[in-house]
Amino acid sequence: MKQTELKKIELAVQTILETVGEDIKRPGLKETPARVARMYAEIFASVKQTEFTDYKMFKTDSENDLVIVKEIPFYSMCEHHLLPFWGTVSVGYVPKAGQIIGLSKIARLVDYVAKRPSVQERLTSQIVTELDKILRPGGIAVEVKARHMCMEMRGIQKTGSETVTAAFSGGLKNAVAKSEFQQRLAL
Ligand SMILES: Nc1nc2c(ncn2[C@@H]2O[C@H](COP(=O)(O)OP(=O)(O)OP(=O)(O)O)[C@@H](O)[C@H]2O)c(=O)[nH]1
Ligand SMILES: [Zn+2]
Repeated sequence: MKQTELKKIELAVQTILETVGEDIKRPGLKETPARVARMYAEIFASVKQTEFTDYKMFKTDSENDLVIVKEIPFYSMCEHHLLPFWGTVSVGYVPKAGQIIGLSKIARLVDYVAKRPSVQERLTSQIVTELDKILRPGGIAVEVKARHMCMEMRGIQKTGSETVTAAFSGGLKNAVAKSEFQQRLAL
């Protein structure tokens, strides 16, 4: 993010702090607006990225069934309140013609999708869409489990409730494949 953009966030944070009645000159808050600006640059790093390109494909000569990467941790920000929602993403895919993806790249893709304001349902389907572009025409299954700070520390204040979302594409859309994915996640 450019210095001018960081400065804009800094001023906005200053305004918020002043408006809620804080003394922005007190030592504990002196650096806070600049710190928050750097933090937003980090946690919203994907907003200005238009494409996920950081992946590698490999060719294997083995026949592989469903490949599952379970419980990749993620942190994102709810677009309604700008509070964190966080949890895990589990991804399943069926390699086509021996084409597999580097495992760490699935986790990088999760970060790419998470580092922006979002809602859990969209985060879930975006992971499917992005993986589909890379792995097409194999099937994709994604399950996301998350807790939402906007439901816990404010508003309805229900601590510990977990939201589970799922999205599927291609060969993993049919009921048998979906249930195999879900059964294997439960193991
Ligand atoms: N479906 C979905 N809803 C979300 C997500 N994150 C936050 N929300 C909901 O977005 C809704 C926003 O509702 P509003 O009535 O506009 O906002 P609000 O007055 O702050 O609502 P409360 O949270 O009920 O106090 C709330 O019901 C949140 O729980 C998400 O990832 N998915
Ligand atoms: Zn929210």
